[in-house]
Amino acid sequence: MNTFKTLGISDKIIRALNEMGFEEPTPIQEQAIPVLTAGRDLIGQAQTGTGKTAAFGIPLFEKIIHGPEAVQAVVLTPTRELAIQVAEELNRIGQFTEAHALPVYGGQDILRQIKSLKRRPQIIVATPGRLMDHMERRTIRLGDIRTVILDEADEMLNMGFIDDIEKILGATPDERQTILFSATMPRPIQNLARRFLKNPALIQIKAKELTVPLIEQQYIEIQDNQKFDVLCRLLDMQAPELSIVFGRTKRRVDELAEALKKRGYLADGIHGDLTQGRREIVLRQFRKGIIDILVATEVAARGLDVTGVSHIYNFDIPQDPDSYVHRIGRTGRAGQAGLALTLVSPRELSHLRYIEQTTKRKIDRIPIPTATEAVEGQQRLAVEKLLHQVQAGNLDQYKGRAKELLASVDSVSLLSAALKLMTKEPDTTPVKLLAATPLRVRSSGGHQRKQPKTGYFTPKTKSRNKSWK
Ligand SMILES: Nc1ncnc2c1ncn2[C@@H]1O[C@H](COP(=O)(O)OP(=O)(O)OP(=O)(O)O)[C@@H](O)[C@H]1O
Ligand SMILES: [Mg+2]
Repeated sequence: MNTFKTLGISDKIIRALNEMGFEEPTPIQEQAIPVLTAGRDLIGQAQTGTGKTAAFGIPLFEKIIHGPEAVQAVVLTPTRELAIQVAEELNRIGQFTEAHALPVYGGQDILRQIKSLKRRPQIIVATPGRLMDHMERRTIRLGDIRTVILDEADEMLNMGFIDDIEKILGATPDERQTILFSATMPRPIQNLARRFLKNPALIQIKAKELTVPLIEQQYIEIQDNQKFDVLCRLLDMQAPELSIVFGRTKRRVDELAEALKKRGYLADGIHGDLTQGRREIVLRQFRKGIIDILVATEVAARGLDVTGVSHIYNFDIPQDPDSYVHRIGRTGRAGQAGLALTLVSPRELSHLRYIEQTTKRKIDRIPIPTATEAVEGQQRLAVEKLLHQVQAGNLDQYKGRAKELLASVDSVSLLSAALKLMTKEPDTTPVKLLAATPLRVRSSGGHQRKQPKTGYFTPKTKSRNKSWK
């Protein structure tokens, strides 16, 4: 088994990786790093949350020359939040080197970006549209680019960025190294690769399933108008550390976030119609746990890495299997466990089956939780908290008062009252959600086909490193 050292990583970077808590390379890192340091083009596919960012990020810093202070590498990402996150991860990896990465994305003051560009970042992490703006203004020149990385390339194609990507690649030198990374590899990516990559290595760390085994997957069959009450029950019973609730449309996300807030949950919504400032505030609050439920459209499905996300709720079933894989991949990251639960209306059941077939993983049906079960779940949590506190001790300050109380009230009533106070009783504040817009399957999705053609590469390379989950 390789270590970062045997992969030839320099000490400055190993020191940073140690600080980040990376002890050994993940399988995709182990296989991609040697190929990338050798300068080859690469198509890399590995399950969600398995460290693809560092797989391209580590070799990037190894290759940066500190001579001409020009932009030497560009990473393209489909969303602004991902640009920010990837730049942060790169800057952690490169913290002891001379090089740094700058995120450049739409919705942020362009003059401020131009000012940051004066600090001469060697790596730019950008959304395609904003990078094009800078190219037109000549505030970013791509003439010295040696490496281009397309993270989540298929999503950039879905979003209609193909022309921008072509122009960006066209503005970079032909000798550049081009790298493509995603958890899923639908067919249009193969076409893109054929056109822009030179004799690429294909590395796929693919287990039998597209999704990470550590993510438990369940669904509940339910009518649309019952979904919200059931979501609240699930949240009460399961008490996720952090959770993401995915809705189909922006309007749906707004309504859901409002409805959850009305019932006393610490929730907020994120989608593409909010101002960039607002999007960043919401995400920051979620990362800090100031809110613990993030209600989101597809904008949060790709690449987002937030520690502590224990539950994913698909309030609406995703459009296609890829979207499902990426959405639920926001949990179960870096070896952590997670639960993904999808609410499915009877009409959408065939679509769920199609997702199962494509991801090669059964999604378990669970019954609709009853209101009584929700209350029981809550009580169980209160008891757990109480017992935990008993174990933790440090109760001397309270014992005198407890004895006084026990002299006048019987112990069962007393404890019941304490539990009642600690239990979040179901909140039935009436809320109104408009009916869901019906599921529209992309024409290329093909879920009507009997034998779905998935368009995925067949796996050639199996994970060699079983110790990294
Ligand atoms: N070698 C490692 N050891 C421990 N943790 C790691 C290692 N490499 C990456 N991580 C951590 O694992 C998490 C997931 O990594 P990353 O975001 O790169 O996943 P990904 O494969 O790009 O997932 P996605 O397909 O969802 O974009 C991050 O928090 C990252 O810091
Ligand atoms: Mg990623």
